Amino acid sequence: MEVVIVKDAKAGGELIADGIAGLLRRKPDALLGVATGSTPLPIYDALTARVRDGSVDASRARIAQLDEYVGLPAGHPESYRSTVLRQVVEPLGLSADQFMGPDGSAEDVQAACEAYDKALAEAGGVDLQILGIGTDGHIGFNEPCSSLASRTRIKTLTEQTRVDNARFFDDIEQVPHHVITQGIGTILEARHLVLLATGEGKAEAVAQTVEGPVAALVPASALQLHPHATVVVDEAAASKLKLADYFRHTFANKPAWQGI
Ligand SMILES: N[C@@H]1[C@@H](O)[C@H](O)[C@@H](COP(=O)(O)O)O[C@@H]1O
Repeated sequence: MEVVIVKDAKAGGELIADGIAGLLRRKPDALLGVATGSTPLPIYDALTARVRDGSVDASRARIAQLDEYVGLPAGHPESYRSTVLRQVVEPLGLSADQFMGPDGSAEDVQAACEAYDKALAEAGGVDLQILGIGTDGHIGFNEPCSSLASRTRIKTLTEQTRVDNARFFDDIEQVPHHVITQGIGTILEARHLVLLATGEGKAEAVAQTVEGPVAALVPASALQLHPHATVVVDEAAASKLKLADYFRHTFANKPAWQGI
């Protein structure tokens, strides 16, 4: 696992956009897995700016959703489908047929989950998966004690996650209790995992993810099992890392051609 400590969220967004730009040069039709939440927005802003100034060609890129609320009416502005269309697909100038996600309004949720895992595999698998992290260490919507081998499935949100996400809704009662999320096993199949965490509120979860044991209690710690995982953190989110100086030294001395 590579840990990169950056000055702030904007620098994190630029660094990860560099990584995506490199991927798209090597593989123009790469499948990019995207997360929602506030944290990845600087990545999408940086990437969009490069597409608009012509330095990155994302016209053949494909976008895959990480998770979804269950039961929101189709087209609800806070469904993750709507959010990803608004924050990623449209700004990058892509069409809806370059985008895939699980169906959160399916009558048979289990079948929708299995269909999404199958669709991801048939699309050739995710090349680069962007991840955020919950305050409790969740990735996607894999709450603590999710199986490290889990596949895409329905989960029940913790009260803490509903409270954290209530800011996107008029009131907490509107935050669904159930979600569909790529499983941890599904996420680990992506070729490159890139987790961005910013702010003091993520410092404890980051420390446990990077320096704690691999444990279902901290779902993001599963990144330790992946051969190519990059954790990008700002100074505040890095504040509880014991090996912060080592991580700084390693990245400062990394040959630039290696990228993330
Ligand atoms: N399902 C999403 C996660 O993918 C995201 O990482 C998390 C943190 O969001 P934020 O980046 O806003 O803190 O929120 C939700 O739970």
